[in-house]
Formats: sequence, structure tokens, C-alpha cells
Amino acid sequence: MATDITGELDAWRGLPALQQPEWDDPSEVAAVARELATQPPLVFAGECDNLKDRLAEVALGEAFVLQGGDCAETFSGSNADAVKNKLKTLLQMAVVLTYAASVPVVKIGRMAGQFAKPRSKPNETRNGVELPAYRGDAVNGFDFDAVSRRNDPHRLLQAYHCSAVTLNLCRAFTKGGYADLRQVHAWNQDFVKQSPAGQRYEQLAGEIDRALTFMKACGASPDEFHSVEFYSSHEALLLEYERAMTRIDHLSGLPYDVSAHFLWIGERTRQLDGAHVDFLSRIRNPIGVKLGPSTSADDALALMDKLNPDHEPGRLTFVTRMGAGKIRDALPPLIEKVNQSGAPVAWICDPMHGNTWEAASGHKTRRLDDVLDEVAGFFEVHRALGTHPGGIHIEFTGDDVTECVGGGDEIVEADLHQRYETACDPRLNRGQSLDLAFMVAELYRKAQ
Ligand SMILES: O=C[C@H](O)[C@H](O)COP(=O)(O)O
Ligand SMILES: C=C(OP(=O)(O)O)C(=O)O
Ligand SMILES: [Mn+2]
Repeated sequence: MATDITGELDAWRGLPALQQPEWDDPSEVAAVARELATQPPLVFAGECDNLKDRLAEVALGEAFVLQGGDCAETFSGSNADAVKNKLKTLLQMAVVLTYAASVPVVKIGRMAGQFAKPRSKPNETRNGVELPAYRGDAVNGFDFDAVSRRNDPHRLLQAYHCSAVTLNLCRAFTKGGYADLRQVHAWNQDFVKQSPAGQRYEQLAGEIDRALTFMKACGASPDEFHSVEFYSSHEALLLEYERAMTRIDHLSGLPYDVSAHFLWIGERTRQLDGAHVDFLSRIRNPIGVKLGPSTSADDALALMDKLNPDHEPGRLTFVTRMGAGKIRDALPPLIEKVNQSGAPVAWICDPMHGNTWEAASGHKTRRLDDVLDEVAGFFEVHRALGTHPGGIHIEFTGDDVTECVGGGDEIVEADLHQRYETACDPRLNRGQSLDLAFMVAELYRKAQ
């Protein structure tokens, strides 16, 4: 039995796999994969099952997903301050949503493994010099020189170790007291406090404080107030890595990719007969697929049939990323067709990837207004169809960067150069993330 499963886990090797790095020496990759396969799991099958249960609640309309983090994590970003700032932002957003929208929030980081990037062009040219594109720290270096841009399979091991460090910090921060609801004010104690969203948050935190004091006086202090359930996720892009991190769970005898709780297939690698769809169809984690504006209703249905043939609630999440100008037309046919099939699905909105453009300065950027408009369109469509807007998937950072324009602390195009630190796509900063959370909470409340 185990032999059969193992064989099936390698079926992707015979299929077209897009966006895989070309490595100089395949035997070096094979040696790294063997070493990865001996490393301890980063997550346990039981935890993945718990997340699947949470996502089943989302599919049923009873909870809301908040998934986010960097576009591309970096090895140098695997440190306590950077991880704490991202978690703090996620916790603040989650509190706004839980309190202001009165909905349980499933918290998933694009963290502890988001080290590989698909690219639209294989090469990058600067001042007449052409080098391979940066494909994430798991593959090559961000610096623009030939040595750094060489694909190095040993980086896969470093990606594993940085994921372990980051996940360990996430587990400690979310279980060790930092995420206690009595810390709601503490999460707001820095630059963000002065921003319009920070001040609005401060008010809400005051209300939560009073509610907690009241509940304590009544004798209630449930565990849920003292720690937070947090899950990790990343795009399952590098199949050698994901395969090496896949283990057969002792209890169920089923394969789980133990590199993260939740894995998703990107917009560029969701071909029905491609390697990524095949591989993810064979692991038992909860999984997602990004759906861009070229997705037909038949494509969505075929992905459902292949990735969740048993219609297991929580197994498959569709992450739509249509763009603000397209979502109102592109999303309804997908939802209608999938719904007609009776398949349970959690629909979540990535309002980032359909709204990227290049500023005159050459910076890749996004307008917060477009992000908000796509989320508003997502809610409108679900409201019109009577379906559940299940969550948001965003790229953000805990730092005060200037990568996206707009927001309460208005960032304009001319500001982009000030703190443009992303290794790939432009991220919302703390203030912009909070602006978004308040808007989503309002939309959610209205939709109820
Ligand atoms: O999320 C990542 C980007 O959208 C993807 O890597 C493509 O970016 P690019 O067009 O800069 O290559
Ligand atoms: C590459 C990404 O998105 P998509 O696959 O939707 O383009 C991403 O999430 O960073
Ligand atoms: Mn991105």
C-alpha cells in the first residue's frame, strides 16, 4: 500500500511542470532532496486536519479567512523582529474583523515557507546586462550579479531551516502569551498608533478591554482569549522541495506535505494536466488554487473534480485574483457553476495580484483603492448570489514600507522610493493593512 502511494506521489515527474528552476547539476538536487526527506516535519498531519475543519466552517459560511504575509519571504527576514511585526499586524487585523464583524477568523500566514516565486520573464535586464530572474531565496539571490542569480539547490535546505525558525517564532508568539487578547493595546504601540487607522484601532481595543473586564468579572476567561490558532502556508511551486517534504502519516497511512499546513497552486501553474495539480491532488493537506481572470467556469469545475472529487468540505479553497475592474463580471459564472455541482468550496479574495502596475519610477506598485474596490466587488458578487464571501488573501508586511500607494497616511507615487523593500511584489504596510481590515469588517457586517 505505502509503495503504491509513494509511486503516485512521483507521477508529476512525467508531466509538464512550469516555473521550475533549471539547476546546473541534477545530482546535486537529488542529494538535497534526499537530505530534506530525512528532516523532521514542520507541521503535523493532525494540525492540517484541524485547519481543514476550520476551512470547512468557512465553506459553510460560518467563519472568515485572513491569509497574508510577504509576497516573497527572505532568509534575512527570518528573525524575531520581522516575524513579530508581521504577526502583530495579522493579529490586529484579525481582532478588527472578529470584533467589528463578529465572525470567527481563521488566521493563516503566507509565512514560514513562502520562499519561491513564479516569474513572468525568465530573465531580467538592467543597463544592458541580462541575468536570470530572481525566483525567491529558495532558488537564487536577489542581488543583481551573476553569482547571486545562479540557481543553487542548497538554498532549498536553507529554506527548510528558515521555515523552521519562522514557524517556531510564530508558534511561540501565538501560544506563549503575546497573542493574549489583553495585549490588544500592546500590538498598537509604535508608528502605527499615530496613523488614522491606528487611532481607530485604539478605540476598538478600548471597547474590547471593557468587554474582557466585564467577562472576567462574570468569571469567564476561556482559553481562546489567551492564545491564537495560527497556520502556515505558501505557494507549492518547487515540486522537488514539496515532494521531499511529503511523508506518510502513521495514523491514517495517507500522504501529507509537512512543509506547511496549507499549500496553494499559483495562477501560472494551475494547468489541469500539469505537474502541480497532479501533485497537490495526492496530498491530504487543505489546499488552494489561485484563479485569475482567464479562468472559465469549466476550468474551475474541472479543478474541483480533480482536487476534491469527494466534495470534502475544507479540502479546496479557491483564491480569486481577478483585478478590481474585472471581478464583478468574472467571478459570478465561476461561483454559479461550482455551486450547481454541489461541491463545497471556500471562496477567498486575493485583491493584490490583479491590481499591479508599474509607476513612472519603475517601482511595481498597487493602489489601496483598487485593492479595496476588488474586495468590495467580491462582497457584492457573493451578496447577489447568496453565497459566502469566505476571506481575504493579501500581501502585507508589519513594517512602515512605501510600496503601495494610498491609505489613511496617503502614500503617493513620489514616496515609493523611500522604503521600497520588497523582494518581489509591493506589500501593504501596517496602516494600509488596518485600513483594509476596517473596510472588510464593515462590508462583512453589512452583508449579514
Ligand atoms: O507574486 C509574484 C508576482 O506576481 C510574480 O512573481 C510575477 O512577477 P513578475 O511579473 O515581476 O515576474
Ligand atoms: C504569484 C502569486 O500569485 P498568483 O499566482 O495569483 O499570480 C503570489 O501569490 O505571490
Ligand atoms: Mn505576489
